[in-house]
Amino acid sequence: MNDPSYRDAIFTTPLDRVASFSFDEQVVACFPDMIRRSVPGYGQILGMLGVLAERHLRHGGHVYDLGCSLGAVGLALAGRLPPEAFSLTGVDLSPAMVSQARALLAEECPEHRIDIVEGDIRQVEYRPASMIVLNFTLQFLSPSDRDGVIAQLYEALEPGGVLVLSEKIVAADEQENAWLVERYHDFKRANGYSDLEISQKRTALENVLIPDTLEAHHARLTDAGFSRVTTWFQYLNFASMIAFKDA
Ligand SMILES: C[S@@+](CC[C@H](N)C(=O)[O-])C[C@H]1O[C@@H](n2cnc3c(N)ncnc32)[C@H](O)[C@@H]1O
Ligand SMILES: O=C(O)C(=O)C[C@]1(C(=O)O)C=C[C@@H](O)C=C1
Repeated sequence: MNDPSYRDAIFTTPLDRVASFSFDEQVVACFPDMIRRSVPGYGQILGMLGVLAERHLRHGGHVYDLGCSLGAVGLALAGRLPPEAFSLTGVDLSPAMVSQARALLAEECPEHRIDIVEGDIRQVEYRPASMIVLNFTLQFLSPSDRDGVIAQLYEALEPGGVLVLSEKIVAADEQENAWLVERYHDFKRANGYSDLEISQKRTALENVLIPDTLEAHHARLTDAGFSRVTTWFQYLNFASMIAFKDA
């Protein structure tokens, strides 16, 4: 079983060559600690996803959690809503994530109807859904695939459905962006990461995590057909948006 107290020490020692970041066994083993110390507002976003589901999810509706990692979104929803309120499919490409997520969810919320599927979110045949969550996943897709995925998700959503999209973002203004990135590195330092860890992780994420601007996200969602898009959360260079499909 994955031990949530396992500390992320992946980039603590100097590496001759920093390999590209991937969601392998090593990352899975320390993922809860890594994401909590690396994503400003991660816990608050998860907490609010339950509240958003209470408000916007049709009773008994289906939810997709795309790029579900260890199933944190499903766990957050199960913490607020009873089993009859929703069913959920989590999808993730990483076999190591999928097997840990299944074990964790079976232990934590066996009554809830949550399935974890190993697969690529670009290739899923989506069934109608009332709520779709992309919590820090779109950023890992090649930029040329992003419009297509969002268009697919718009089609899958029932009228009145919502898409929640959380992402690391980049600011179009160079000075603003530099300030946000510097303060983000301060945030990581305050959470116990060393300069070496911060710089090696940055190298590992190059060309793997490619952030868009908030404006690009809004434009993509609007172009796909969403009638309204609201940025409901931002903490430094991390943000979460909710997009509404007309009823
Ligand atoms: C930062 S993690 C997501 C965190 C998670 N949503 C949470 O809230 O804890 C990104 C996840 O997306 C998955 N992923 C990346 N590309 C994917 C794809 N094309 N299809 C499915 N999953 C993908 C990775 O394996 C990884 O587990
Ligand atoms: O550590 C960073 O620099 C990040 O961008 C954080 C981030 C993310 O945003 O997804 C990157 C990889 C890990 O999945 C956890 C968090």
